[in-house]
Amino acid sequence: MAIKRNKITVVGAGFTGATTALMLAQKELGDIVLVDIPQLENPTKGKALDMLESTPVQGIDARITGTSDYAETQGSDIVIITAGIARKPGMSRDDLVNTNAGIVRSVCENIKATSPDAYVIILSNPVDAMTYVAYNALGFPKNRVIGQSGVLDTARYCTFIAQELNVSVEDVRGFVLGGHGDDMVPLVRYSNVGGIPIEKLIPADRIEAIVQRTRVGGGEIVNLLGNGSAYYAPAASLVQMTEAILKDKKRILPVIALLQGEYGYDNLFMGVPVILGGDGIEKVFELELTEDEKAALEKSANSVRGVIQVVTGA
Ligand SMILES: NC(=O)C1=CN([C@@H]2O[C@H](COP(=O)(O)OP(=O)(O)OC[C@H]3O[C@@H](n4cnc5c(N)ncnc54)[C@H](O)[C@@H]3O)[C@@H](O)[C@H]2O)C=CC1
Ligand SMILES: O=C([O-])CC(=O)C(=O)O
Repeated sequence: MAIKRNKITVVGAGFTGATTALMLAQKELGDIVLVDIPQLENPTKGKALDMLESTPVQGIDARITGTSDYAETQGSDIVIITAGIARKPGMSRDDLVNTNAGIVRSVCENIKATSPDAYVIILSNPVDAMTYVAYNALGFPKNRVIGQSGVLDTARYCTFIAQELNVSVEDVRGFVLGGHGDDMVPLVRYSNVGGIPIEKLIPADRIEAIVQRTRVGGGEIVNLLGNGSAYYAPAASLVQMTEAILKDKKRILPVIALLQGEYGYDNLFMGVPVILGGDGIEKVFELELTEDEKAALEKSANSVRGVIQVVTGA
């Protein structure tokens, strides 16, 4: 059988969606279909064509198209959902819940009909709850419904650690557990630089400042931009997850997964470290946590539960 090119659909052609499409093309991860609402069909086609016309200059091979018609997304291997409204200064991600739940539901109905075998990555906020909404609307197995938060939160955390020590970001390792909100849990005990635990290198009060800055990292960008939220680092995070799946890399990355007993949580979507490979979420890692870490995770889980209750009406 002939080998086929990968097909990746990006729903939402705004800041994160368009940036993601370009970064996917730059890595030649597949052909890209950018989808937005019918009222924005021409601008969506225009963005896609503009990106396509950059490919000869960039020396990359990717077909990029824009549309509002899901027929063109038929048979996608990966669907990335960035559709929805973004917050502005003074808002929390949770303020977006009602609007975005409706958008994510309607997008998922279309995906279910046109790409029933796809791996679906959700970005729309509040993303833990939106991943739950997508899972229910899609009816896909849990390994194929994956939320993005931890890769981005960890990238921010590692950036701040590298800045603090004036070392390369390449040598910083760590990760962030829990919901994508201001009580997310950067795991200091599991963070190191070149194999050296950060607690041996950075004073406790500075580590605490880095943890706090990470927790509000999204808000820091929202306040600086003034009229929207982050998109370069979020897009890079989506691309890393997509690459892990399409190349069956079996990366260990923090993603939003359905927990069914892991960490003591049932039927909750939240950020945890997983193996991300050719079959999506292939395994959830359950780490031993201290009592303090457990309490911090419980606080974050309670916030996620509260938002999910808004969408379930419970
Ligand atoms: N989980 C995370 O780490 C992050 C989440 N986000 C979230 O991602 C979402 C998108 O952010 P941006 O791209 O900056 O917003 P944006 O406003 O630039 O783009 C959103 C796009 O979605 C489109 N859209 C709305 N309804 C749609 C529908 N039914 N079908 C298709 N497209 C539809 C809009 O027309 C718009 O073009 C927001 O909810 C934001 O909060 C953003 C960054 C990080
Ligand atoms: O802060 C926001 O609203 C967007 C987002 O989730 C992030 O950048 O972490």
